[in-house]
Amino acid sequence: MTEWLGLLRHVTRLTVRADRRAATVLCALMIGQAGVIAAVGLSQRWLVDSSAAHQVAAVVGAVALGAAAYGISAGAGRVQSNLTIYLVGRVRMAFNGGIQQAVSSIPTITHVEYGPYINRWDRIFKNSQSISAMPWATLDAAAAVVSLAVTIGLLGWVSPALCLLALLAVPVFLASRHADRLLREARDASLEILRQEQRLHELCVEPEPAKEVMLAGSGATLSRRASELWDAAAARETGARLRAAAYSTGAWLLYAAGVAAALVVVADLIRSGRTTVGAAVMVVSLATQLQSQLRTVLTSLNNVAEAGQAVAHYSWLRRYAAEAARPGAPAPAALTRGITLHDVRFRYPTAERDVLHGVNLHLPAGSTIAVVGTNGAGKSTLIKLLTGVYEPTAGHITVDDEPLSGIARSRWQASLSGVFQDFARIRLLARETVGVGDVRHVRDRPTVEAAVGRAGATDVLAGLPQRLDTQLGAAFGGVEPSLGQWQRLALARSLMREVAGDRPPLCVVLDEPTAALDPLAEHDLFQHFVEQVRAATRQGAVTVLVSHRFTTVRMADLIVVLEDGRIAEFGSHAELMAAGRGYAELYRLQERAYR
Ligand SMILES: Nc1ncnc2c1ncn2[C@@H]1O[C@H](COP(=O)(O)OP(=O)(O)OP(=O)(O)O)[C@@H](O)[C@H]1O
Repeated sequence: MTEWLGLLRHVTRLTVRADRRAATVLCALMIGQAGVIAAVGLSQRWLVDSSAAHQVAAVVGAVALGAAAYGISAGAGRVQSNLTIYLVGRVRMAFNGGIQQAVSSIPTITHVEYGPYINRWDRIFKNSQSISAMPWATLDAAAAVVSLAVTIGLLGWVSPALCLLALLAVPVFLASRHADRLLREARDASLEILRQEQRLHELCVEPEPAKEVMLAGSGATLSRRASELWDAAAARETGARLRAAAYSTGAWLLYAAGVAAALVVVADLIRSGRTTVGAAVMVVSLATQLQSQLRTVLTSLNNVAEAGQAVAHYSWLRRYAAEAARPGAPAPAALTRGITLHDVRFRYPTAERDVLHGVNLHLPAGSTIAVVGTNGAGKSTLIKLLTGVYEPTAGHITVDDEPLSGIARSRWQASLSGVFQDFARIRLLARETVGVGDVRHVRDRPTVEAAVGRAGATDVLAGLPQRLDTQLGAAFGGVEPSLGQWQRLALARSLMREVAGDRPPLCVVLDEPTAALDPLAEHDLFQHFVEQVRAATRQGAVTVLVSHRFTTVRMADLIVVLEDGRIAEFGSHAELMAAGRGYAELYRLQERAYR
């Protein structure tokens, strides 16, 4: 309940901020609902009774009251629904923006890699419409409850026995709640299936996977699997809908029987002269209204419940973001000793075995360290731990003898730069593709050009028709660079912070930054790149390079050979060659291959 109130407060604040005047008018219209309904019922009773008594003035009064109530109800209803659509739309944009920001500012990656985490924040986005409508659904439910009470009061005025009609609202309410729960559970259970379905669909239509799918001739199979998943989700939802409809129908039939009994009671009252025909007309009108009021209450409560379903996920996201942000000390201004891994073990959240097994490693300040090893040895995982997107499951990492866990994640990450194996192809203007490496300088052409130059990507830029202003990405009507060209642009992006003259990075991570380049280009580029980060190196920065190309690796000061999550060899190129073990063997093998 506290969490629900917290979310309601947040959304109400967003609503008032979106348009205070519109929100006030909408509030007034909703509160006025109860009065209008009572006025309609009363005007009908007054009209029938006064016309039976031939009281012309009273008839005119009743007609005026009824017409005014109907007019206000119809006009206000239209304004109310338009205002609700307008306000909910604006609040939804602001709310989604906030969630997007929360998700993307979390400095770890578990929440975007694993299904159970993705389901949670995905659920918030899916429910954002009902969350944004929360204040109105709550107010609507409250107003409908008040008008329900007014209606029941008027029925009791005719005969207390008629109040029993209200009791029949209980089975209707319970059946509706059960029906909603059935539907929600069916939708929740299909979330993962629908994500898989969407992914299969994307495999067939997105340019990168579509090529492979086409060559393999697997498009039809994938589409069929996607359809099967869709059918399974749809069948689950249809089943839930049918069961829900059965519950609702049963409850409404019971209610209809109650209304029939009420009419019998009123007929008996008229026969015995204990009430007027006008009262009977009012009862018929109120009994019909009661039904629509009940529906309104149920719909509003359902909307509130739907929003409430995301409350736990919303609170989780806030807690998770706060924990992941890990407040702490600032990163050191420069490194003097270096970065050390002490008996570091790591296991991915859903894995059954460790990926790193007790790694002890010292990366001296100002050095360049190459990490080599077979596929799956744990090289990229090591990089993820150094960048703080994951934490060791056991052991720890120190930065100049201070535990990395004591440094605020965002501050540590602000002092890193680098390129990852699965670098992003950011399909924006070329200037932005590179410039987002340091958003404060994204419009600063000389800085972007300097970063491009330092990454050896000047020729890539020269080949673009509008140079920095060229739109990248064929899907957006722009130029589609080759994989190697994308990679050079990613390298340029990683150099933005340094070129912009901000504090040089403490650690530069290059996880196979040049895998898409030919061996000679990689060799030249890496040499060039290491020279470019010299300023940082002089400040003690550690450069960690993952590569399978031994001609590049040999340029590093130190080389780590990882084997199945353990350090198999460690030393300079000369030392490892002299040792004559696996590294030396592989180096000679590659050397012969390129000769
Ligand atoms: N997100 C993840 N969740 C679970 N397991 C993972 C995840 N990422 C990697 N792994 C597993 O961890 C192991 C090490 O992966 P890692 O990416 O570190 O290897 P690598 O040495 O960089 O390999 P490569 O040379 O192929 O890039 C592999 O067995 C891989 O299956």
